Amino acid sequence: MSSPWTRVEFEERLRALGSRYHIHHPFNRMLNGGRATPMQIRGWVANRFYYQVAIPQKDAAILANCPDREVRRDWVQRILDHDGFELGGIQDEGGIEAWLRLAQATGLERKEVQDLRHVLPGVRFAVDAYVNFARRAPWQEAVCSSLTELFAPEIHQQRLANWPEQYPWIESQGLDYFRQRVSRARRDVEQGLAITLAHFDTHALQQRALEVLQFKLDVLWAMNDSMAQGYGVS
Ligand SMILES: O=C(O)c1cc(C(=O)O)c2c(n1)C(=O)C(=O)c1cc(C(=O)O)[nH]c1-2
Repeated sequence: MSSPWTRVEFEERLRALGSRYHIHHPFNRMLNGGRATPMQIRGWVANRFYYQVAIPQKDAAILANCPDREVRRDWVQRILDHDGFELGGIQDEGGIEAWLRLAQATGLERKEVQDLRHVLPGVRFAVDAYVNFARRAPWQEAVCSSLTELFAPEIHQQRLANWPEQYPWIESQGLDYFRQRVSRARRDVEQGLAITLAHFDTHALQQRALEVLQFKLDVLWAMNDSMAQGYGVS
């Protein structure tokens, strides 16, 4: 039997899977390289809305499966991040609302995004696979599957750096979602990584963690494949 990697080595292996992140997908490279048409951007925004609304359901599934109160206390924050909240005079509109404002900034109507009419079958299948995985898998595996967020700050920063120049017709306020996510993704990753490094502590479990992260990378990749087919890539 092989011995487990040290935590440092294990984390390096997880991070190495970043080479398969959707930041490298031709559809994303087109989007963030300034070559997308307004129709392609709107298609992406409307389809990604389905991912945005699924995330809190996915996180609720993790909470439902997790018997550890300390973990739940931290994890519940993710649902508030996306759904928003109003508590003791403090109000946060949440990420889903911010995404709808992004949609409006690209020229989409709220209604046509909210009713999911533009969501492509492949995007729906991929996102549903993620939520169903979180419902059925051991909660630590579902936590591990969220670790694509290790690579997310860079993709959000790419958009913040390039979109205003490349797509000046999108109002800058529409990009608030990406501004919010940079710090929130870093905080999420700290938490998800701590749980993953502690739980997956044998060679077999560490291999399993890599498979789980690859599954989630595939979800994001498949979404992009589907959008590339639906809207074209240049
Ligand atoms: O724009 C992106 O490319 C991107 C990717 C990911 C990701 O890597 O899963 C997330 C997000 N954005 C995001 O905004 C977000 O809130 C988020 C939550 C999660 C998750 O798995 O819990 N991933 C992501």
